[in-house]
Amino acid sequence: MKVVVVAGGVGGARFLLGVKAALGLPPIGPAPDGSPHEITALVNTGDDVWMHGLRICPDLDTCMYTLGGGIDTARGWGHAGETWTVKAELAAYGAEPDWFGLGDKDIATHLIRSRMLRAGYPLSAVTEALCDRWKPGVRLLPMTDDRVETHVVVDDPDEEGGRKALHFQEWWVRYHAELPAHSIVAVGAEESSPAPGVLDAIAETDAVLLAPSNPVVSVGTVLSVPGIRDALRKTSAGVVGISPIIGGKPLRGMADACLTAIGVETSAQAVGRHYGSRQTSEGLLDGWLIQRGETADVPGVAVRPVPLLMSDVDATAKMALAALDLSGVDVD
Ligand SMILES: O=c1nc2n(C[C@H](O)[C@H](O)[C@H](O)CO)c3cc(O)ccc3cc-2c(=O)[nH]1
Repeated sequence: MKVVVVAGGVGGARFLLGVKAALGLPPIGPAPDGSPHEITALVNTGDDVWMHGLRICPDLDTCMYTLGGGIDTARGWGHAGETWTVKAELAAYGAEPDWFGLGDKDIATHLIRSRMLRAGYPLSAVTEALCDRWKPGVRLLPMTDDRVETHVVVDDPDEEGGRKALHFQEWWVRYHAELPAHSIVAVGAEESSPAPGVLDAIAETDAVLLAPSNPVVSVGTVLSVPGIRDALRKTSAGVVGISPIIGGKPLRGMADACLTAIGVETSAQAVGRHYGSRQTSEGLLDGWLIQRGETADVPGVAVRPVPLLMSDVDATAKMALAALDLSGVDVD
């Protein structure tokens, strides 16, 4: 069976562990040879950033480390057993930014990636090369090989017009998304195109799952790449989303701050309506999983309440199975 998962970072990576388990694959590490299943993750790259001369791809790395067994599970990002010597040395030089956690082991990933990008390899080829080591057991595709970076417009009294745009990482990491966001812009998205393999994966898949990632800066950014939304609307596969909002708030991260920025209420119903029904002119969804015990009226979309806490891989696998079932595939 072929499954495409639209994913961001931490939530997306955790969900992918469950999708692998749901298909009988080991959650961590490569799929067994000859496995009949193929999972392709379309990963957000809007969080990507150049820092200290290194290209950092948080969501791709979080998926790669999580599925390859290298993630620090407490943080949800970066390496397990990380040290911060280089970060301290950079700070000793007063090198900005000093608010971003660059771990020593993680820097090796960024050095390889930056060297390959500078040698002219596209991000998709770089990701494939890095995955040769980590063997995540799914195909990790960047949404695009082009440069797309999410920026957040916030108040700044010192600026003319009283506002300025911050790179998403600064807003997220330095300011903990506490600065009210007037707008969130995926800079470069309009000029970008889907990375090689993205549109084919969507056309050939048996099911599409929108991971419980941030609907604005993760799933939303993937959908902002021209061609991806249309491909999802056209595919013969069922498209099912998993609500990242439970009990009116996000499980982790600051999806509420992002949803507020785009004028969407922080609720499973509002996010489902934001993605929209595939029966409308713009919408994507055939199905929408919400937390057991909740209700959501999303016209034109089959809503199914199931336990949505990704408390462990088994719980997440059950969510993935429910999503696959709702998409219309029968998982043997
Ligand atoms: O909250 C933080 N998140 C950090 N993240 C996570 C990242 O900012 C977010 O997880 C994603 O961008 C949001 O999905 C990192 C991710 C990387 O791949 C590499 C380094 C970092 C560093 C931090 C950090 O210092 N603080």
